[in-house]
Amino acid sequence: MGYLELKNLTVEFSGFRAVNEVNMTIEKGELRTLIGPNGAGKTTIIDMITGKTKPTYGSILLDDKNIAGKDAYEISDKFKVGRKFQGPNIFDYMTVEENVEVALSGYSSLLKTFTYRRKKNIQEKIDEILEQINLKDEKEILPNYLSHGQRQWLEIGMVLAQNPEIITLDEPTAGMTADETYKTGELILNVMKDKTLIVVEHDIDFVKQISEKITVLSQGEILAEGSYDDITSNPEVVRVYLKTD
Ligand SMILES: Nc1ncnc2c1ncn2[C@@H]1O[C@H](COP(=O)(O)OP(=O)(O)OP(=O)(O)O)[C@@H](O)[C@H]1O
Repeated sequence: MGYLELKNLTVEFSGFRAVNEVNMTIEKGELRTLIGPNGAGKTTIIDMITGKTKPTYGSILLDDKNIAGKDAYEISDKFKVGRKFQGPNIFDYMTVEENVEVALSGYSSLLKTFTYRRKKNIQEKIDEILEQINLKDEKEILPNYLSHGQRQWLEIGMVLAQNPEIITLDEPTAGMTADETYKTGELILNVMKDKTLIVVEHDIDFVKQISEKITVLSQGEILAEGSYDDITSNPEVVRVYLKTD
């Protein structure tokens, strides 16, 4: 039995099956990468794990408890599944440091950030996260002054601050330079090594850098599963996804 098990996971949108009877087992502490062509169902699987989309049928067992169909708040709060969205979640009128602080103390305590002096242990935790995401020198500036890549790292820091057990990252390197992409890979490998990670990506060099086990999806179904070498030497995967002509 795995830590996170998808069993016959299926969702239909107005009769169209975006995800069709997907079975997947992810172990605790594993880093699983999902790849595949546009529209393969990768984001929709993340949406179901995180509660944004309710499956039509099938189950999502987390430590043997079925979380399929539960709402997003409960999945994040009680089951400790964190998500970095494709869109931005940063508060632009607060400094880098304050953004991490809000994520740390919970969004309901937004006000306290400005009305109380920071407790020492909170400051230590903020500094630890800023160090992990390479933004220590930028802590007092507003996020607008960060590069695109740095903003993505801040978002990763905000997910880390919530201390989830499982982290889902949907195209974490989208729009990044090659250097930022590589640094993001290092960050994921170093900082998140104790977490269970599900990463959706298109950048194949990045996939090579971070991947342990890869699941290839196509048209809502699993096409192949294996190491980077297994996947890149699989003729069907090459035909459906990797071939560039
Ligand atoms: N809420 C929705 N309503 C209707 N169709 C949807 C909805 N969400 C996703 N789809 C469809 O489901 C299919 C799978 O989409 P999904 O975003 O999961 O693909 P993906 O593999 O993540 O693709 P990409 O790599 O382009 O992000 C697509 O055909 C998409 O149009």
